[in-house]
Amino acid sequence: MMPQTINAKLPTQWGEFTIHALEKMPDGKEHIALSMGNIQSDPPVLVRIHSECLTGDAFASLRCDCGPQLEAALEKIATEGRGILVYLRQEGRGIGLVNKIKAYALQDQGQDTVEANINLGFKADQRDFTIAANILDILDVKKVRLMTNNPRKVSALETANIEVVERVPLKFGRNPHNEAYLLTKHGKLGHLLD
Ligand SMILES: Nc1nc2c(ncn2[C@@H]2O[C@H](COP(=O)(O)OP(=O)(O)OP(=O)(O)O)[C@@H](O)[C@H]2O)c(=O)[nH]1
Ligand SMILES: [Zn+2]
Repeated sequence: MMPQTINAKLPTQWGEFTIHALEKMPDGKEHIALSMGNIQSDPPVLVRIHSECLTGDAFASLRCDCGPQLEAALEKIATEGRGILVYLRQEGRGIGLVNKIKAYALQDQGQDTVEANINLGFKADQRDFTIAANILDILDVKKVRLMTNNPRKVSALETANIEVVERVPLKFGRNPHNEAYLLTKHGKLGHLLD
């Protein structure tokens, strides 16, 4: 089945975005992209690939850095007047919401974010970023400036023939509750954080 896109206006506190709802995607999930300005033209467009995190995005959880990263990305796009936020439905690095809460419970007992995933029978990170490349293809975007600290996102796009002309670090939302979590991302998952 061919993917389908439904577009509508989405006014936000940062300005007016277009919301693109994508259905009939290869993984069967309903993904979302928010765009602002003319995204197809030159120069390469500012892009954020954000993984769903209900606790951080909606409940302002301090266990991770997702909420502040989401807001900072939308604000940066709005400041440039041009860009795309791809919102991937890959909650909990792809293990799902309930499993992420199970991982949190193990972390409450002293495990780190990677050990908890492994003990639940998952890989440290179950996400597949090729779906983000599919979405950029559908939006007819070929060259991007990617806001991320995760080198895996850069290589996944390049493997899928989306050129990443620049990696823009996105370091927001550090707090005493997520200090250990960020250290583990840096030490075990390869995120470029200092
Ligand atoms: N399994 C699991 N997932 C988590 C945990 N904390 C946050 N997440 C999920 O991790 C995803 C965000 O990934 P991160 O590793 O924080 O960052 P990233 O997307 O790889 O990298 P950046 O582009 O630099 O933000 C979201 O889907 C969150 O729901 C956790 O302790 N366990
Ligand atoms: Zn989060």
